[in-house]
Amino acid sequence: MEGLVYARMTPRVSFQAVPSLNYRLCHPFKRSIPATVMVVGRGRTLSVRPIRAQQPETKDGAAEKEEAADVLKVKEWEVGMLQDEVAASQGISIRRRPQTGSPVHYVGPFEFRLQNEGNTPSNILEEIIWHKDKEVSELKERRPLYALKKALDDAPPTRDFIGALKAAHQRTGLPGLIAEVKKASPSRGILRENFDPVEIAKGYEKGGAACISVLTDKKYFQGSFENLEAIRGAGVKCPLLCKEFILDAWQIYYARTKGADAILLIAAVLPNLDIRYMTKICMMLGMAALVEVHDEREMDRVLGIEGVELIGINNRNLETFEVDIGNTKKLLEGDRGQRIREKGIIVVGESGLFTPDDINYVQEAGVKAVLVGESIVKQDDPAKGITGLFGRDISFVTLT
Ligand SMILES: O=C(O)c1ccccc1NCC(=O)[C@H](O)[C@H](O)COP(=O)(O)O
Repeated sequence: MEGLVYARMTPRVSFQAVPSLNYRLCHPFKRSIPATVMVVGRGRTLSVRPIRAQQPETKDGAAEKEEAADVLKVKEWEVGMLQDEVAASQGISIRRRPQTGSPVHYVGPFEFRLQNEGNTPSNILEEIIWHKDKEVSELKERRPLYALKKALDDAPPTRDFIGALKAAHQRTGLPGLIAEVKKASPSRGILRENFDPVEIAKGYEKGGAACISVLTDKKYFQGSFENLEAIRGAGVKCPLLCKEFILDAWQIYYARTKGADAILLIAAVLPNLDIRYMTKICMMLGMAALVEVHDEREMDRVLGIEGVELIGINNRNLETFEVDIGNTKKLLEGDRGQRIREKGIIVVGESGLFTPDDINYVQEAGVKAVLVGESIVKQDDPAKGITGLFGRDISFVTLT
């Protein structure tokens, strides 16, 4: 049902909210507006309670600071809206951050809690992105890009991620394996209780993995950059993919300082220009970019972006968690497959691969590499897990 709420706004109100199509606040950022706040929309809850005393009218240092913070918020909001508009024009439905700010708003002595479409994520991927956006802003404040760039000099040298996949494929005649170090996931919960990332990575290397993917997100995957650093520091030679939700170039530099050789770029989240720009940064840093797609539209977008050398087809829909390995085949059929071959792009089949038949199926569809987590990380002996996945020991296989 449509809700219509009018509330009197007292002078010198600092507003955190932003307007959206569904939720309109008159002049949300202007302070000292003797205005009426109007909230219009569907299915939202509103609670009001007094929380603080009225602020004085005089413009002291604190008030000025607050005003400056408001101006910054307006700018951030404008940039965010512009990003979302560009993204939407490319069919990206994942919004970068809540359009109406946090559900909590302060109006004079009152706190409002407004739950609406603008501040409630529509699926798990959007929830992850909103969380990540905040996390990255805070990290950037603590360690700005110039400081990070200095730290690059101390980073371990990069290793050739794509080269390792190609070499493994040539050596075995099978898809090169990117084996994933993954403790938990939103769709599967905890995958492995006794989780020692270094031991698992060493097991993968012993079992014949070409590259290793390390989940670094803490909140949703129980991963960390410490894991990435520890694996690199332990002498594992396989090139490392930093499996993160990258939204900002800052994260690429950060991943490099922690020893990453490749990063993931998700087309469901990043507009074309971001992918292009971030791919260039990777090239500059000697890293690879695995650009992940899930449907035809994303594949077509990514095929139009210059500089993309590695495309991952995720068989998991990150919004619904549905897994279908037929997705890899579907996206490689016809003209698309042809264009990919002409461009010399390496395709990685990702998610939901458990058996030699699955590997065979995606290989026949045209992939030269696979990214596998659950089916091997769950095995007591990850090296044996790889043997089970391929139906033979790939650590020694060499084509004659
Ligand atoms: O796995 C999830 O639940 C998930 C949820 C939201 C975003 C990403 C998610 N997973 C990332 C992946 O796609 C997988 O970690 C990777 O492809 C390996 O998949 P699997 O072999 O099925 O573990």
